Amino acid sequence: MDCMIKIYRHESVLGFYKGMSFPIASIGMVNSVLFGVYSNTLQALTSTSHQDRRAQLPSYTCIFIAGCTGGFLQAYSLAPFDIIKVRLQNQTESRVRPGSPLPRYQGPMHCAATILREEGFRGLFRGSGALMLRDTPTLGLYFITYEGLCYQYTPTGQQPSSTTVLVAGGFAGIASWITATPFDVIKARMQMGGVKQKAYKGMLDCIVTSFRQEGLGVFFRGFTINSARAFPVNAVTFLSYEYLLRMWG
Ligand SMILES: C[N+](C)(C)CCCC[C@H](N)C(=O)O
Repeated sequence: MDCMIKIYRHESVLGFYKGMSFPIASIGMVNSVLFGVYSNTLQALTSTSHQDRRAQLPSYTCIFIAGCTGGFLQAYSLAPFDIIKVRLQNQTESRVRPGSPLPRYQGPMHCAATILREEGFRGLFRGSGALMLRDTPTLGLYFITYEGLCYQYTPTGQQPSSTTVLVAGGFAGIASWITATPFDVIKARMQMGGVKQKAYKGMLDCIVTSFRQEGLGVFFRGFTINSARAFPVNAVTFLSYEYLLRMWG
């Protein structure tokens, strides 16, 4: 609440939408990598189509491997867009008034160009190791939760109802965000390395420094807001996925 009030006072309602244009433009592509790789890997592992898998749930190991593969590849397609979002969101100066100095990054394209100029191409992938660790196992868990709940609450052989898909998708989102939060904190700190504070020597240095300075609680920053956001976002994501597969599958 304190964070919300301060953002509103300092940056007005626009502060809540900071850094959103790139994520909105890229989310379709990033999700199609995740869901496309997941579905195709599962198909390759089990030789069954999406429809067949409704009658007989593949093993949780296969679902986990397919989810992790999707998560791994998603992390690398997300990395350059995500670092721009994080850099812009961390730029907390009030909106520019005449005479005040320009912010370091003046928008997403300017931010991308500045990172490329100052930190090189690899700069766009700063923190991508932590992003990969955040997304690989937790997206395995994401699909296990989703498929498991759908299977549990759907009569054999039938398609899950929209309500089942919404609830299973929502819980899948919560399960994966709860487990992803510690690495989400590290990822964001690595991505900000060199901008506001000294750059970390590596992921381990970031984990140890953060723990020493702020204690164990640091790894759960943003936990409540991440989980609250996860339910509606992932309920709608899975409903769209199921509908699109039924229409075109
Ligand atoms: C793995 N981790 C929990 C980090 C992300 C899960 C991605 C699901 C969805 N795009 C979302 O933004 O909630």
